[in-house]
Parts: sequence; structure tokens; C-alpha cells
Amino acid sequence: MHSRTMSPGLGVPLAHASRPRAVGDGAEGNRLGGGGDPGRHLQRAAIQELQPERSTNSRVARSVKTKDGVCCSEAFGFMTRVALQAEKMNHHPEWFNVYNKVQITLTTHDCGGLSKRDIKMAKFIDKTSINC
Ligand SMILES: C[C@H](O)[C@H](O)[C@H]1CNC2=NC(N)=NC(=O)C2=N1
Repeated sequence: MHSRTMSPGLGVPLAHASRPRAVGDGAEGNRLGGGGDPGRHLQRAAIQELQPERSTNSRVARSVKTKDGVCCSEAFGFMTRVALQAEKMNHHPEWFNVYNKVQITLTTHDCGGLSKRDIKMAKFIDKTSINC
């Protein structure tokens, strides 16, 4: 079953799968650590390398708190850098922001779990948040 949501401004219906799609949509989108993949131990090591906080085997979480207290400009600047990277990678975070706090969850919807894109995005977020 699919639920359809109109994308804001584009007027193009977006089909959202209501459950994880089949694994594998190309090298970047193959689910890590799953199934009988012979490389799964290597892939699992890649996931563990992220030192995830509050993560599961299908989602990686990050929490960022910028220095600017209840002001938001540093948090917005951080989110802008991540948003531009997300557009560049075509891989988008699920995130929540209040004041100087940003809670981020990374997962690959196309394969219903973690992929190399999540690892690449998590490393970008870790590097970018160092200066916040
Ligand atoms: C069609 C488009 O390439 C896909 O929907 C992209 C967009 N951004 C994405 N972001 C995330 N987090 N997971 C995806 O599977 C994904 N897929």
C-alpha cells in the first residue's frame, strides 16, 4: 500500500512506500549488514565505526548542540551546511531542531536500512559539527 503526499510547490505526487522496499538500488543504496551478503561483517564494521549514539542496525542518530544558547543562527548555519551536502548526495536526514539543538536520524528509505550513504553523511555531520 502506498500513501501519496503532494510535494510542496512542485505539484508532483510523491509515492511513499509504507514499508521498506526491496534491498538494493545500486552500490550506494545496498543495505549494509543485512541478509546473506558475504561482505556483511565488513559492512557491520563500517556501521560500528560510526560510534553511533542511540542508533540501531537500521538508523544512525546524532545530536548536535551549537554554542549559541537559545539563539539559533549557529544551528541554522550547521543545518544549512548539512542540507547542501544532502542535496549534493541526494540523501536527506530526518531531523528536529529547537533553538541550538539539532537531533538527526540517518537511514536509507530506498533499502529500508543503513547504506554507504548513511555512513558518508554521518561522517560529514561529525566533521561539520566539530566547529559548532
Ligand atoms: C528519488 C530520490 O533519489 C530518492 O528518493 C532519494 C532521495 N533522498 C533520500 N534520502 C534518504 N535518507 N533515503 C533515501 O532512500 C533517499 N532517496
